[in-house]
Amino acid sequence: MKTLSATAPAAVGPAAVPTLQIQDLEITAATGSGTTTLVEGFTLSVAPGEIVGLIGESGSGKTTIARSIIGLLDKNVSVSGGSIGLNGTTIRNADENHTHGLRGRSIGMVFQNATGSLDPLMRIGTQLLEVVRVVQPALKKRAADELVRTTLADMGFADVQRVMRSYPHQLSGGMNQRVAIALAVVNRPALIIADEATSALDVTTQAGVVKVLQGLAATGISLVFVTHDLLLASEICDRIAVLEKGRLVELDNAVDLVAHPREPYTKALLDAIPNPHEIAAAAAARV
Ligand SMILES: Nc1ncnc2c1ncn2[C@@H]1O[C@H](COP(=O)(O)OP(=O)(O)OP(=O)(O)O)[C@@H](O)[C@H]1O
Repeated sequence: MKTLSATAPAAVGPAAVPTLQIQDLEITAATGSGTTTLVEGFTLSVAPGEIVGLIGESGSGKTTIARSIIGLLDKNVSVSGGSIGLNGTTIRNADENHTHGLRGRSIGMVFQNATGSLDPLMRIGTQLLEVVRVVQPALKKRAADELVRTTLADMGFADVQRVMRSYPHQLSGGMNQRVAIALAVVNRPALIIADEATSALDVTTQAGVVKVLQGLAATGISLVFVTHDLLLASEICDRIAVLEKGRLVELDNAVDLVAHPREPYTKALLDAIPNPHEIAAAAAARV
């Protein structure tokens, strides 16, 4: 196995504090028959503005790691070892499994089913304003309104007014997904976790959402991009972490990982793609 890099890419500079620093993370679940280890010895850091993909087959622990960062683990699941740090401060370890109110403030999360995370009975504009009010209570109404409008425009909506007046059922799935991202980023968090955030979208809509996420990273927001889609990860991510049975088996920059996978497990993931030439071409196009 190659030496795993736990640090940010060289371009960021050695002095830069990583947005996210996961160190030797262990996550366990209490089950009827005892305790099961779901994640073991997982170490990863994400630099400001960096997009890191979490890849692995179903059940490899991607969602468990993503949820542990934001404190959304199931009741019977907990961080039992190691630590998670945000901007240089430990936010979670074996003694501390609470959220510290970071959700929506410092960390935003986007799930696969956006419509499920929206309130069906509330207009989009009201939902966004409410999220701003909770996190930034001192912000004046006019400034909050402006922040919501700017955020929706950043998500690629041309008619912001119409979107704000709409209820979720009046928008398409792709539009709701962009609204969900707007909800996650409206308070300008340091980190966004996107868990299969584009998986349910058609290719064209997916491309639009990916563009939005890349635009956010360009402003310095860090992104953990959870997906089973290695082709998509190779297009969007700076680095990719490959998980197998709760352990990190390979971590490399996206181009090298798909061009020269070192681990048999990564090779098998690549081999499972119908047209591996497509993935190599997509990765090469980013260089
Ligand atoms: N609450 C729980 N109790 C016990 N085991 C759990 C619990 N939640 C998840 N697991 C187990 O943890 C492992 C990792 O699951 P996880 O959902 O993180 O994988 P994943 O890589 O995100 O999979 P998928 O791509 O299918 O979403 C699986 O074996 C799963 O069965």
